[in-house]
Amino acid sequence: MISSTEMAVVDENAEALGVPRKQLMESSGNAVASVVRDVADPDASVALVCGRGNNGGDAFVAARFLSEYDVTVHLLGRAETIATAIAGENWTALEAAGIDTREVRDSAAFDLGDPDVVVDAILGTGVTGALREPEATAAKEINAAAATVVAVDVPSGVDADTGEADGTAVEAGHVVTFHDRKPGLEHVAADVTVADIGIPAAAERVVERGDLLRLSRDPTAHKGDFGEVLVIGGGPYTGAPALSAQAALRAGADLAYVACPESIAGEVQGYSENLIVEALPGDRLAPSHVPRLTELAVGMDCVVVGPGLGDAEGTLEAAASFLSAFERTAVVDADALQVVPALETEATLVCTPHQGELEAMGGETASDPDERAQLVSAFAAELGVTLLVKGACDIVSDGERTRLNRTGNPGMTVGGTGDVLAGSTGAMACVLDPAPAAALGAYANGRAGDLVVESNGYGLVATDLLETLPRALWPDETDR
Ligand SMILES: NC(=O)C1=CN([C@@H]2O[C@H](COP(=O)(O)OP(=O)(O)OC[C@H]3O[C@@H](n4cnc5c(N)ncnc54)[C@H](O)[C@@H]3O)[C@@H](O)[C@H]2O)[C@H](O)CC1
Ligand SMILES: [K+]
Repeated sequence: MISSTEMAVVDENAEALGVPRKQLMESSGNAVASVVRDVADPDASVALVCGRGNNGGDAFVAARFLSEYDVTVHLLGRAETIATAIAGENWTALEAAGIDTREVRDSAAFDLGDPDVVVDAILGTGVTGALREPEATAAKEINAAAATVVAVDVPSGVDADTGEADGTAVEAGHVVTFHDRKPGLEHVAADVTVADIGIPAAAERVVERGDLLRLSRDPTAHKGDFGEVLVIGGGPYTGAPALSAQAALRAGADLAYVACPESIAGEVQGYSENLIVEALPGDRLAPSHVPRLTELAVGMDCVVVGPGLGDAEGTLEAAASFLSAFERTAVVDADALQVVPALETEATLVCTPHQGELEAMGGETASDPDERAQLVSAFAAELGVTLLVKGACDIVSDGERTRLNRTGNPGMTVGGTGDVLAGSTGAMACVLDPAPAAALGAYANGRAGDLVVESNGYGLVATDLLETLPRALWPDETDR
């Protein structure tokens, strides 16, 4: 089962992996034609009723595959208004091939005739709200006809996620859907065929730019809607918590706080006026700080625990004690990872170890990448956390789904890049579930590093990543 958001992610990831959408459309159209052949007599007439989006485009392709039938293609609207280039190209190919095409300029001009089979390609996953005209009239005529109806992807007017129809919807006997079942089809009384359209398995397994579609930014948003992140870190180190908190801001969080020992608070603040610094008495995190940390954490969407904390006994005790009483999402990094295996907590944890830290936590590793991914998945399930295991290929798993991230480069072995990753993952966790947050945190960090190396060559430092994180997460056309 796949939601429309997830489908859009997978579709864009396939494109990023070298399988363009037009190629998928060719497979979709072929699959539709094959179901039409299953239901149509050899001398049948087939009417394809097409909208101006890619759902219609699938049917333009299908028409090319159905030359043995008496085929008519009805386009709802003028050809100039076809919404996508790939659908437009497939329309032009139909006209060039001399196939019977008709443009329906208004609903009164729609004449379905009396076909044996209707292909409903008015709208697919792009539908919003009730069918407008001429789509609504076309749907009513399809429902009134005696024909066998084959719907492309979903019956037009039906929401692919919910199965609800906001007004008229096509009643189909057969549905050809693509790649995976859509939840809305559970509520539709039709035979459903799921067609493999050649989306590579890697489009689901590998984190790619399609995953960025998860980060829509509502134009009516208010301050705080994109999250407040608290970084608990520092003591022996000053840069790490500052890098994490700045990364959270660069990855879209609205406010970033750093709770750190007072001995370094001035330095942390000095790195950036964008941070809100809370000084804790002394020079190391200690159990006496836990009540104040718990108080600070109340208003936060995510807490990042670990950057630059060190592993003094009292520090680890404080980290464990804070996390055991915490009930929301925390990213755990660096020395704080050690406390996770013995921890009992209601919190949702995203842990970001490298190989060495993973092994120190009790996790196993292997040289074969698939085996390594399986071990990470099993360990995530055992701990009940989301693991982001850093490496040349990052592995992200919540024990149910495992993703691989391939962005990043050898320049990123420099100090501080892990602190940036923890912070950007914290920002992602404010707006996304833990597993996609970790996946996108890893993707963005590596992509930021790749952008730096592309323009400057090696010799990157962690602060360079802060500057390129926004471009990694919200690329413009030139970054693709
Ligand atoms: N990987 C894949 O999933 C593939 C899917 N394919 C097919 O593409 C459609 C989705 O295409 P898209 O262009 O995004 O949307 P639609 O064709 O469904 O419609 C967009 C079109 O419709 C207009 N519109 C929206 N709501 C209404 C309404 N209520 N009334 C009238 N018109 C409406 C909107 O303005 C747009 O212009 C998917 O279902 C598959 O069939 C591809 O084959 C590639 C692989
Ligand atoms: K449809």
